Amino acid sequence: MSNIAQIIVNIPTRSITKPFSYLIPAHLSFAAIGWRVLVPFGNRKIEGFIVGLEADNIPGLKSILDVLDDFPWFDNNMLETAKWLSNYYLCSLAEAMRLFIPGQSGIKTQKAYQIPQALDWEYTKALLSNKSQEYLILLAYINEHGPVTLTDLAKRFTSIAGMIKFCLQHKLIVTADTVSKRGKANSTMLIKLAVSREIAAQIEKALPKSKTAQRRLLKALLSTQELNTVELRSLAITQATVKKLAEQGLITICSVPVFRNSYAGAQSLATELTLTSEQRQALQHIIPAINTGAYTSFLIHGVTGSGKTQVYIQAAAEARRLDRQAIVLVPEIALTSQIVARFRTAFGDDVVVMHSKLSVGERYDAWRRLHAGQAGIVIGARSALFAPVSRLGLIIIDEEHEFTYKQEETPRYHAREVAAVRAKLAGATVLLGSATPAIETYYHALQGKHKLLPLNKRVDDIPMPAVTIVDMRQELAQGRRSVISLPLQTMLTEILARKEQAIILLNRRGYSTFVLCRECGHVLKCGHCDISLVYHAPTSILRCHYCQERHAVPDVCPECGSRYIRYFGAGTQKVEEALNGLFPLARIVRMDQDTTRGKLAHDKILAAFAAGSYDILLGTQMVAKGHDIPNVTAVGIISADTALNLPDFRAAEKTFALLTQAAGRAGRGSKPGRVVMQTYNPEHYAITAGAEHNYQEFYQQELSFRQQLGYPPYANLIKITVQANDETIVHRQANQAAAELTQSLAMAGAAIIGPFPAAVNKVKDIFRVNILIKTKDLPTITKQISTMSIANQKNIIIDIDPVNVL
Ligand SMILES: Nc1ncnc2c1ncn2[C@@H]1O[C@H](COP(=O)(O)OP(=O)(O)OP(=O)(O)O)[C@@H](O)[C@H]1O
Ligand SMILES: [Zn+2]
Ligand SMILES: [Zn+2]
Repeated sequence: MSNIAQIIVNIPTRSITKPFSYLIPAHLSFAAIGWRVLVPFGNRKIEGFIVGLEADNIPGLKSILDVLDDFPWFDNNMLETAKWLSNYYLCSLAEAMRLFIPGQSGIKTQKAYQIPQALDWEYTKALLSNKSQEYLILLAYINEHGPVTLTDLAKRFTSIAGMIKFCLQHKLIVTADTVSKRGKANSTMLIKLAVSREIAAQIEKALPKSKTAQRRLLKALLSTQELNTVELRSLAITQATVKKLAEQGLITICSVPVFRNSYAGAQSLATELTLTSEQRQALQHIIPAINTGAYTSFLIHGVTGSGKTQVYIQAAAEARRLDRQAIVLVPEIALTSQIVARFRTAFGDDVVVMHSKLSVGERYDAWRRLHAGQAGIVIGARSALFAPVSRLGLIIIDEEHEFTYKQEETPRYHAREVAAVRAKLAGATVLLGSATPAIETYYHALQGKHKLLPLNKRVDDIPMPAVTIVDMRQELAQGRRSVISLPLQTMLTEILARKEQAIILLNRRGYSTFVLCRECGHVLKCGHCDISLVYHAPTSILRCHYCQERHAVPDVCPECGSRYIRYFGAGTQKVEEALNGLFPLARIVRMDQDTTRGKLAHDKILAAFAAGSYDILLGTQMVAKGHDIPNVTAVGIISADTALNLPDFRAAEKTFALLTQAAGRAGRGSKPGRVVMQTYNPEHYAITAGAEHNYQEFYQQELSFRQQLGYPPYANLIKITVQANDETIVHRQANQAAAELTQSLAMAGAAIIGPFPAAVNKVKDIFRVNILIKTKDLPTITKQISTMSIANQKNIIIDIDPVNVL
């Protein structure tokens, strides 16, 4: 019998990574690996996870206090995934395990009071003889209900603080923590008799007169079959009474969960589709793979509007037919509603929706339904990857190139990597889908890591939209300074006249950080790194984030001598004004950070636009992706190259993906689509390939650029960020760290770049300095870093495979 548990305690300290041993008390003997428990730690009670068992008899161990769920939360695959996460991303095992628990804060402890075990009541009465009656009433209350929280007491007693102080001083009460789980399932308790009615009746009669509450409860149960929480309350029966009878084995308590459904409103569109031949071919590879029960990974490279969702649905149907569960990841909440509607049509209540805007309670319900096998498909943002599905058969990652799949806080995981790990452990199939796969993904597909399934045509042979590139330098030369070019204006005039709809994308990322000549389109770049220089407003200095070269901002363009140099950027409001000026009758709706705060606000705006309540949808990145609105025939892109000029080696990839996705919204119905792309770089390959919907061309160019500079997929990156509220300290620490890294990693073939200040080098008064490491041997390098002092410094962030290198 193993009665000692190895427990990972959930405390946010990277240095404590080893499990602690605790005794499993007899009444919790069922607790095994995977259970979430409550343990004493120092003078606190905290959450812990059982990760191992041992049989040794170690004297003096503390005991586990309680279990926190009524089932083991982790199965072996979840546990192994967590271990992998902690190894690969250098986070603590507890941090990795927390990903699997809904709600970040876990449990909440509250100070409470109880009567000490050996309280001498005679002495107490004597002590309180000259005090008010209230004292004894208070002690009696605590005695019956303890431990009781201060909040609870304050509701019942006036001037409670003074009484508590006195009682504590004289040791009439002691403190104890009560623990409540956050995100409790919305459940109702049901009480039933655990013994026959005859025995219950006998016991009821035999109970002493003083046990009125217990007798009341038994009597009630003898007359009705079961009692719920509301009925118990109306009988004035407390939890303590219920607990006492349960402990004596007279009654059983079961909790019946009441599940919330936040997407109950998402409408279902019942349609039966005949698959296109490309969809059918893709499924001819996917379905057998799901049936083998062995890990296989596919990349569905399907142009916009090629019907990837239908392939996902058929694949999920196959997994469900085999009674296995599916996880469907989508990049953003804004995209969730349409895909949910399609899955709901196909699978009804078997679908559970998860996203970060759900309340902790809603999330907990969803988790429990999946865990209990009451639902088989979970759709959500990256965190849905950690759903407690024990019969995992399929993981779908839609728009797999999206950067939202990377978590930008510890643990800094990428969903694509974790999906592969979970799927391998479970013998599941992975489906990655995108019109613009990440360079790394496509590269790996060509190398055989993913099987490549192309969908080259839109459904029904609908043509791809025709794209016009507008050279904004020409516009300026012709004296037009508006953010809306003439071709864009003309296109909008035409489609508005035909009562069709348009989407206008303003790519605002990197607002105002790069310097552009409006005359010739020249962007100031670093001479050594082929990367735009970043304008640092406080010091008015241009700086290369890769090699640290600095420049003063020139007065005239070094390329053409023009004085018309400016920091680039235009807000959505400004574009809205311009549109209003040109089209006073058009109904325009704006969708950006400012207008999409509330829960599901994206969906509301999109639904209204889809329903035809607006003519033009204007917004940032989020208007460009995922949705399928047949009456949208025109897409305008205000500044195609904003992202291109970020000092980020992925700038071209981001630009190409955004342009392709945005253009892909046009002409998905029976009417042909048109796109106008405004740019200062009409000959850049990201723009030209984007305009031609030519992924191959883009991929080839981009790959050779990556190869020349040794960026992913030819190497892995690690970003180390040093943070401090003092600029001198942060630089000194960063220099030390860089020196330490250089010394210990140089031999292992890693290149250290930096330190250089982060693009946003001060956030909330914290200065940030980055160091980049390039390596072809990530496992060795991370292992080495994990032994270095920087791995345990609170103010140093280690980001493996960063997507944001700024
Ligand atoms: N076999 C089919 N027959 C008819 N219509 C289909 C078929 N498959 C999909 N569709 C429809 O085609 C449209 C585009 O499909 P879907 O949204 O899945 O494309 P997608 O590949 O995900 O595009 P994007 O990458 O742009 O999001 C949808 O309206 C969908 O209902
Ligand atoms: Zn110029
Ligand atoms: Zn440089």
